[in-house]
Amino acid sequence: DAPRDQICLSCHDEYQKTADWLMSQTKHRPQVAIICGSGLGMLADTLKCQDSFAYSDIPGFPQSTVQGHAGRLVFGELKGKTCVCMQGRFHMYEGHSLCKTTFPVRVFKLMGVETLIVTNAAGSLADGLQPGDIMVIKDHVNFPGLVGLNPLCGPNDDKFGPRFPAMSGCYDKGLRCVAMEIAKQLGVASLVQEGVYAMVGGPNFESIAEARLLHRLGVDAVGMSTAPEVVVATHCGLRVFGLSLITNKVVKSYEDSDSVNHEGVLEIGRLRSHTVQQLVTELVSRMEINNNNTNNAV
Ligand SMILES: O=P(O)(O)O[C@@H]1C[C@H](O)[C@@H](CO)O1
Ligand code: HPA
Repeated sequence: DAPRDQICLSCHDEYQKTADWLMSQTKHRPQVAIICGSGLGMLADTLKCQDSFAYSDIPGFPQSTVQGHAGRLVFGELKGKTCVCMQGRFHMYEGHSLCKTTFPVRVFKLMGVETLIVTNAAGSLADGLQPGDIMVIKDHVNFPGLVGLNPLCGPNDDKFGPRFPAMSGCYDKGLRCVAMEIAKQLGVASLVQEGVYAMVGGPNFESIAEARLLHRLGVDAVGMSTAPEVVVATHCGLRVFGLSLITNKVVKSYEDSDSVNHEGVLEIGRLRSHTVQQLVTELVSRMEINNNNTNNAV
């Protein structure tokens, strides 16, 4: 059996209670949800007509404990779309159950969100990915999930999705194509490429042997989040787009004296915040919501 604390005991009513509370506090009814990764919380600053709430005030929400994760839920308008932005996400390594780590995704679904944009900071294993680059996530390897640490473990809530959801194509191809087109139009095509993201549990960074194993397995970038949120989002029928800001080269050689730290991760986030903001903003502006017919819409 999955460890008891991983089994999702938040029944439908808990999600609904949180969604109802939020909808009583703001007039915004979001169509797009954005999860901001380490150092990427500034994405929320682009929202207009903001309503924002500290996670500590939101019933059922866990608390963010990681530097670079502000712990605020921000509602607002972005290029004509109503969005909700998580300034700070939850990680398994903080001690949150996977149920709590992914709790906001189902709340967003109940509020009417149709598309989830998930961002993270990640280390590069691929030779062609440098710190400061942006990887559009083509697919993920959910290592914790492969050994049963999965937010869908436990009784399935059929109101959200099937017992055995398919994960092939969970990163929407249409959104990925438009993102690559936007990168060209913004003149940052040289910084942006598609790749495979792997989630490890953390909070330690990888050993050299682990880095070499991941590289051998064909993983392009490694992080400590994102996969659980995407599994739950796919389960309940949200369209998903994900990107990784590459913040460091993962050390793969015993001759290499480099080492990674969280401060360095946050620094790259500050350096690249504008580019990430531009890309996400333009992608949202081109999203087709509720069958509006607009050019280049996806
Ligand atoms: O929250 P994300 O996945 O963006 O942040 C990565 C993983 C760890 O939380 C942190 C380590 O520096 O960066
Ligand atoms: N490994 C795991 N998670 C990360 C890294 C890394 O190198 N960089 C940022 N988040």
